Amino acid sequence: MSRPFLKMNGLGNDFIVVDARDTAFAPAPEQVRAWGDRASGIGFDQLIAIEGSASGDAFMRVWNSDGGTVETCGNALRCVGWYLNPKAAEKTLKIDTLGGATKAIVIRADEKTGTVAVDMGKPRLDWREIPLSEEMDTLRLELKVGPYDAPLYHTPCAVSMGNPHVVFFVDDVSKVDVAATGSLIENHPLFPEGVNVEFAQVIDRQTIRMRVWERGAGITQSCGTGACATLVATARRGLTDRTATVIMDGGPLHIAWAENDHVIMTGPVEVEFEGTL
Ligand SMILES: N[C@@H](CCC[C@H](N)C(=O)O)C(=O)O
Repeated sequence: MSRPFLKMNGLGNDFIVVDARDTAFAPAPEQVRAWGDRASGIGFDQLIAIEGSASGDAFMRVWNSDGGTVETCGNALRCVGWYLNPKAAEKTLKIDTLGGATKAIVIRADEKTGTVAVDMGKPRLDWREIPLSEEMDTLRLELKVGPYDAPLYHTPCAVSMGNPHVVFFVDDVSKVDVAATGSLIENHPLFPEGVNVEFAQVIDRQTIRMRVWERGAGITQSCGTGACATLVATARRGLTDRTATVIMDGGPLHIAWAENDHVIMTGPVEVEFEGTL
């Protein structure tokens, strides 16, 4: 059966979005990998299915381009919020994910590129919630990369935004070999479910430059949950305020860690084209 899809992106992190509210959609991992291949398939970072939900407006299912199903995706939540509510100027939707329920507020800015704010819920900071394979202080993980006596990257912060993140603090993010280091850390035994890897350079108390290696997808132009995890990590370490702009290769996201402990992510959505799988 052919399935219509919408190609969308949030700051260059791109998705195929399938509306599965009426007809079930359950592709095999090898099929997802074939579609996701940028050389021979359609090409995307994540495949997204919008399903019905008894407890919210919709359920969002996420596959990485390697075919694995994962808990959530921040940039895709903005896209799904936009898709479900493209006309209204401002409306709150509840979108369930495997990573926990989130609320998306859609604020329409223009026909093609608009802004969506998403309440991403509370960050999880206990080592069991990341999860880590052994007890450790998530504010300063005992983890080093590089030569034993002069590690290039060390003592990162771990944060779960429904999915696992590890944030390294660096002086100059342009000098980081994101692919080499990210792929090494993604499968480190400290992270039994793998991990998304962020490299963060604090510019000032309201501005962070960040690059990301995503679990199951590699280098992406931006990562919504990664931007949230980065802000939480820099604020916990006292390096930034609780509100900051996180500038990624694909552009900036505005992140606020509110007093009620919820993280609010605000940024654009772009609709690229329609197609059929
Ligand atoms: N691009 C996403 C995150 C997608 C899932 C991630 N690769 C994982 O495996 O957890 C985002 O915008 O948050």
